[in-house]
Amino acid sequence: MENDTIAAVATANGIGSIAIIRLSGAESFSIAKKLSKKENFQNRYATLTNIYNADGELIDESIVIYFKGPHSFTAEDVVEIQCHGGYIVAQSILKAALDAGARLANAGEFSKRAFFNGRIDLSEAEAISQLIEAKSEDAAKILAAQMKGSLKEFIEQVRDEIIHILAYSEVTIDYAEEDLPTDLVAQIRAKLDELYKLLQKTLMASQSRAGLMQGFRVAIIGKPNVGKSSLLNALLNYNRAIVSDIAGTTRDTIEEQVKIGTHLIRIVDTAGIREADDEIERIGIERSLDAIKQSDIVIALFDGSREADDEDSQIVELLHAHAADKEKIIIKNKVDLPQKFLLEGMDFDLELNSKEDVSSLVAKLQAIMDSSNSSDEIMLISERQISAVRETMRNIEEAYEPLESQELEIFSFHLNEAVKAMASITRPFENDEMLDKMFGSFCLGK
Ligand SMILES: Nc1nc2c(c(=O)[nH]1)N(C=O)[C@@H](CNc1ccc(C(=O)N[C@@H](CCC(=O)O)C(=O)O)cc1)CN2
Ligand SMILES: Nc1nc2c(ncn2[C@@H]2O[C@H](COP(=O)(O)OP(=O)(O)OP(=O)(O)O)[C@@H](O)[C@H]2O)c(=O)[nH]1
Ligand SMILES: [K+]
Ligand SMILES: [Mg+2]
Repeated sequence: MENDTIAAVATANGIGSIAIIRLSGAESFSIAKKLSKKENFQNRYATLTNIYNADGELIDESIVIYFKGPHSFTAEDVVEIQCHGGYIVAQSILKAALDAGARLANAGEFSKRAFFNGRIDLSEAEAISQLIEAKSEDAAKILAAQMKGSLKEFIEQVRDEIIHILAYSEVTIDYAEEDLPTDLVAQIRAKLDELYKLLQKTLMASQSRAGLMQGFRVAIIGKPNVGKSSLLNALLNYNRAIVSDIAGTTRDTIEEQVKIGTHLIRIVDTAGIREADDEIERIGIERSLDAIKQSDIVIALFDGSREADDEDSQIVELLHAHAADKEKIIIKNKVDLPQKFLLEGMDFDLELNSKEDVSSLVAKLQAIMDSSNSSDEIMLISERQISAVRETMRNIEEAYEPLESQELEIFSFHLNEAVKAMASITRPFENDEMLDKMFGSFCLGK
């Protein structure tokens, strides 16, 4: 049933001072009264009250807030029970709510109801879901704006523009047998060009900011013993990886999360890359190549205290082959030792002693990550949104030819499809399966 009353714990599971149980649906109010043995709750007031289980035993002293629909998060009757945190209390209250007739909510079901009741559109729902998982302050800012409708406004603007162009041409289909005047065709073409460029710019800005939104991935690569694990430890500020003077110490990739500036990033330390002696090392090296492919930023380390050899040249080749489209930071390490490294045509971005001070690298990483943000642009934040914009662009492309050849019905067909594709970002027509999948990826209680 779609209109039953749903319940979930909305806060993270674990020790914390306060937890919230959320109820939405027609029975919320009566369930709240039953759990508290109270006669009434004033709409949108915080009320301190005891909460009891089905046997009438005290569970907790809580704060209850009743939001009478439609003025609530879901636009239905909503009740929040703010109780003591930890593993037990919130679960006991949830169980009491289920005993009193609520059903356990599915992931994302509160947001889904807010969407179906028209309180938020799909672009706003996606923004809320991603805001919870934001990996940087910049990402959070963009998502907060989108939660308040920035993408919705952009879509309406594009949609209005296409409809305007359609109106231009359709006037002529209706009451003219003759062709569109050539100056009008030129005007429409110019408008299409402008629109197409705007969408392309948005698409490109979104792609270049993927790291910003998903959290940057940084891979540290180099031949054995250049100091990759030492560098990881220095960036993390603790001895996560084993460091030794034995080449081949790191046999598998090691992945850790660390905050640099306002960014939460994943750093991957890899097995040194060289001709492998054994099977395990060979697998480790394959993983290193994968780590490069999956990263946004590649840190390539070279040992300044040793003469350059074929293995160093191989690393350089590998950077060309597999990291051409990535941000790269090329580092000469061990500069505290007498220097012997020389490789023709090799330029270093930084010189380091990875056991001492890595602040210059931290600053460089931060600069790269900050530069991927240009905050005032519109951003597409999901594959769904990106493919809708691609579909819009494809239809605009296909409208050019019929415009030139004066096949105006085909021209309007494509522009109508473009409007539909654009509108699907905020309000898809059908496709329940897609909606189930999307809301199902949200947090429980969201
Ligand atoms: N306790 C609590 N904190 C929360 C939420 C919540 O649901 N409960 N939120 C949940 O994600 C966020 C806030 N978002 C919300 C958005 C709209 C409404 C709401 O009741 N809207 C009504 C009334 C509007 C008004 O009073 O101006 C409406 O739009 O009609 C509630 C929360 C973050 N903090
Ligand atoms: N003097 C000096 N020694 C360093 C520096 N960085 C690392 N080392 C030493 O170099 C050796 C190798 O360091 P690791 O961090 O294990 O090197 P790695 O690149 O992870 O090596 P593999 O995991 O074997 O590929 C260790 O003895 C480190 O103490 C540095 O900047 N200066
Ligand atoms: K080593
Ligand atoms: Mg290592």
